[in-house]
Amino acid sequence: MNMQKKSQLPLNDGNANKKRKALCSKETLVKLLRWHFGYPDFRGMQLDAIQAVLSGKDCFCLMPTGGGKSMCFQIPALAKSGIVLVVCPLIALMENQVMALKEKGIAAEFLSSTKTMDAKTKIHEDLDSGKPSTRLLYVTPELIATPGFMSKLTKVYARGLLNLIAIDEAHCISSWGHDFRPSYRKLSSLRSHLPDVPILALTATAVPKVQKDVVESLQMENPLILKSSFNRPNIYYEVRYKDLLGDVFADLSNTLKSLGDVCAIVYCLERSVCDDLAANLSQSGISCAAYHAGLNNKMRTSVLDDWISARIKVVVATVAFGGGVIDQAKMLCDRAFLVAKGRDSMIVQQCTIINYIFDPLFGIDRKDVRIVCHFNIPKSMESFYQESGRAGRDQLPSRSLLYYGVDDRKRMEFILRKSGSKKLESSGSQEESSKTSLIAFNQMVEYCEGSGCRRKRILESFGEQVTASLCGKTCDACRHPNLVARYLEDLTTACALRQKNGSSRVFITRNGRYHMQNMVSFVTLFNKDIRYGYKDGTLRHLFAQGCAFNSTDAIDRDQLSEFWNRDEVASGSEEDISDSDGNGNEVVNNLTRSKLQSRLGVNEKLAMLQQAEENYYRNNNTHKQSNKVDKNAISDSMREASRQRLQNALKQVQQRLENFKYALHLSC
Ligand SMILES: Nc1ncnc2c1ncn2[C@@H]1O[C@H](COP(=O)(O)OP(=O)(O)OP(=O)(O)O)[C@@H](O)[C@H]1O
Repeated sequence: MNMQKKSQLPLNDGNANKKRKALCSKETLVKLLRWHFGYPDFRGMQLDAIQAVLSGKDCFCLMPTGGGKSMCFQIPALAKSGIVLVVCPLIALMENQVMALKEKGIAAEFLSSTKTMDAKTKIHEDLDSGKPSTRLLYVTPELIATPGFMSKLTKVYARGLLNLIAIDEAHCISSWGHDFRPSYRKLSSLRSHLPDVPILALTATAVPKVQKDVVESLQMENPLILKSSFNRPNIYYEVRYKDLLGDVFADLSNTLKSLGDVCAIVYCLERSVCDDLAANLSQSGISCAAYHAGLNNKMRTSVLDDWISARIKVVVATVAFGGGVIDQAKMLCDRAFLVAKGRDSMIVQQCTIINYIFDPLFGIDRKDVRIVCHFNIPKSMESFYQESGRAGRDQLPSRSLLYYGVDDRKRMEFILRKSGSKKLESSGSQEESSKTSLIAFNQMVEYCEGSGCRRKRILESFGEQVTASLCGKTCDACRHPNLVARYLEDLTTACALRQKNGSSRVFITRNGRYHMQNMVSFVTLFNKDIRYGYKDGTLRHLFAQGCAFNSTDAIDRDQLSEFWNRDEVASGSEEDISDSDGNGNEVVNNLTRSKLQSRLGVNEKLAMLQQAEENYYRNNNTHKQSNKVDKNAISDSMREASRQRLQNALKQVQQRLENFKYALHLSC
């Protein structure tokens, strides 16, 4: 490891009481900051937190993502001889931080099961010595709960060598925190065993209940409460409405392209969408890869590695919602692998296990992410804030773009209700848990469906009072209020129409194609299905998902029927290509058969598509001659779009095959 040896600043000699005042002076602390970290000055409330704990006070410190929380305990560790104990939720994170500190010549260690017996013995010997060289000792809450380690700490404390206990990601203590971790609760014993040691609780979770819970659980005494604003002035917030966009994928792709060669993250809810998006973006010429727990270890590590080192620009990640233990373990392997490879400078020093569940990219310190896109609505404002907060950690102008769809909203509500009912089995508090999640989610829906300032909504959800001028037109609602108001009106109309027309999706473009008098306009949507848009704003599906394109998945009729609007079929709408003369169904049947029996080439599938289309027009032609030119135009664009779609799908399959070969090769 590249250990950069740096001498200590001669600031202390162990007589802390005498020198306390001097140690707490801004001048001294800034000197330490510059000497060890090379930063010119403290950020936000760092100095207040550092001075509080150095003067023996408890402190609760709320700072946004990337705010520089670690510095609040790292500087105190350098200001005084003795030990600062850091409680950290994740071994990989501890490794990360310790490695970064060691590279700066700072004596930091961590204790975990991953250490060899020899290494552990050395650390314990150092702790037992009257003058330990270790300045920062990172441990997990589980270790603190063991009687053996607590008795060791008590001895260090008795010798007056324990200066501070820092609880990183302190919201894990609270069941109101989005990533509650039961073992954190046991930290309540710290105060009774080590009564005079100041406690510093650090978190980026701003829910007031969490703060109260943390302060009470840790038995903090009259703590200094420091709350930084959660405002991220360098991020421009925007929402786009899937139900009003003709082709969400094209919109995303064009947006990314328009930004040029910049680093980006796209979050989505499901692995399959993640894979599809990544494949399609790649085909559109965007340097991009998928990242989720469904990939094997080496693939994921290699994707992360490529992204961190800027070999790929865009990473499409799942928010791994509901990811199981195995998923988390896989993610942790990646992190350990990267840490082992010594990519420390590129990896952030902090992360929580639960954030792997919600945000697999949490802890990856790419400061220059210029845009974070949410392809699906996140489950809460907190998640959204964390994820969108990956943008612009270098403080330069960046963007958060959320694609909101009514279907997505319904799906998320369903998931949250489901996860509530799962918790019932274990905790008996289904209703409570489900309600809390749904309330939290509702804030997110309001963020999307509300017309007011987005920034204000984010900050108010964290309990911040916000002036009207704060945003300064750095969100779409403030910059283009009329446009956003019109979208929201359109969305309401679209929803009403959908309700009226059963399950049909409504297609309304921003340029008003919804009002076109053409009977049929063709649209392709990203999600592997082809749909016809109608003058009444409804869409009918011609092909079921995967039926025409995916040559590997088995498909059955039930799966197909999910993508047809049965009500419309029953009503026998004369405009329904799927129903009017059976051609639509016939095509589907043919394609399904062809899928099961033999794999047709693109040209044959296109021929079928065209045949169905021509039959449709022939049968409905008599009274619509006047529209012929329009229809021909539509027909051409339809053919072209279908051709494109099929070719893309084939490429996608090829890419998957390549991926599979690569995975096979690696596992061999
Ligand atoms: N005073 C400072 N001046 C400049 N950079 C700083 C300062 N303090 C911390 N930083 C840098 O800011 C980055 C974020 O710091 P840190 O990882 O401690 O943030 P955090 O609040 O823990 O964020 P997260 O919750 O996302 O992990 C780090 O690269 C750190 O070195």
